[in-house]
Amino acid sequence: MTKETPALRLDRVAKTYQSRTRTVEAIRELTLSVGKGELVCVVGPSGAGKTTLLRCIAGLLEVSSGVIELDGQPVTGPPAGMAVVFQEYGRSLFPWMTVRQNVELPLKEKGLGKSERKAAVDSALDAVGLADSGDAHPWQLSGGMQQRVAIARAVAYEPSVLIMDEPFAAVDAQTRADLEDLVRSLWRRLGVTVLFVTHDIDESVYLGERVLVLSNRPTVLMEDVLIDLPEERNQLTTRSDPRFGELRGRIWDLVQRAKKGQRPDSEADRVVHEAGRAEAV
Ligand SMILES: Nc1ncnc2c1ncn2[C@@H]1O[C@H](COP(=O)(O)OP(=O)(O)OP(=O)(O)O)[C@@H](O)[C@H]1O
Repeated sequence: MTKETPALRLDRVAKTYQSRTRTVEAIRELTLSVGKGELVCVVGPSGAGKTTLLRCIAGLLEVSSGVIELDGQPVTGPPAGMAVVFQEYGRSLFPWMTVRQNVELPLKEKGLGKSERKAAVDSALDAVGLADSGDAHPWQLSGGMQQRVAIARAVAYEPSVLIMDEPFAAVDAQTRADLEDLVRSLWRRLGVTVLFVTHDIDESVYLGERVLVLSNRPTVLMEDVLIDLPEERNQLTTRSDPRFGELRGRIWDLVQRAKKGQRPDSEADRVVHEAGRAEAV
């Protein structure tokens, strides 16, 4: 793959939920791309369509129009090279299986042999600091540890793209900070492409190289903000960097405006342009 081929590309993706009684236009038109090995965060007002977007990208939901490509291939169902970590770790781990068995399961489905699976599970558990908890069951672990199991399971799979949907929303602040640093260190070590949805603006600035701000529903891209902070991040020094404060202020302002229903200028330009074209026809 050339460097120019994005890991993930969305071209004019739209999604409308349609039932007999209700039509909900969740995503109006999203065009964006995520480069190979990038860590991109997504923020936006509640109900904007973030989970809908991730479910479309993960091939769990069909788009109404537009195209989603992973490594240049159209996504038509759950793609082989993708792993997803959701917020509800309690529901995503099997309670009757040990930690090791949970992490190993997708590797069996991937067809890896026994020794390869063991090596991958050992290495993933070690990477998330759970080398000693392999024989425990998920319900014997704290919330933060369970979420680390979910991350280990995703990492062991060696995905080309890792999708995370508010993965730390249900853990305490201290654990959350540790998990953020874990994601950054795994991302840097493994070179995986990460798309990370969060409600937390500070978290998006701390983690991301770019932050995509979504508009209110029906969702379009409000702005793509470059996070020009040093690659080496630290919970204390990065968060007290004046540039961190500026970026957080910028994104905060965009989200507030999105909440009030403001749309990007480019959308207004397009609507006028298309109306003009329709009149001319
Ligand atoms: N299965 C569904 N059928 C109909 N409408 C749906 C369905 N799932 C989601 N929606 C609607 O689509 C819109 C976007 O929902 P979505 O869950 O994607 O937003 P979100 O940005 O992830 O929200 P939050 O930040 O609160 O988690 C909402 O108006 C929601 O009610």
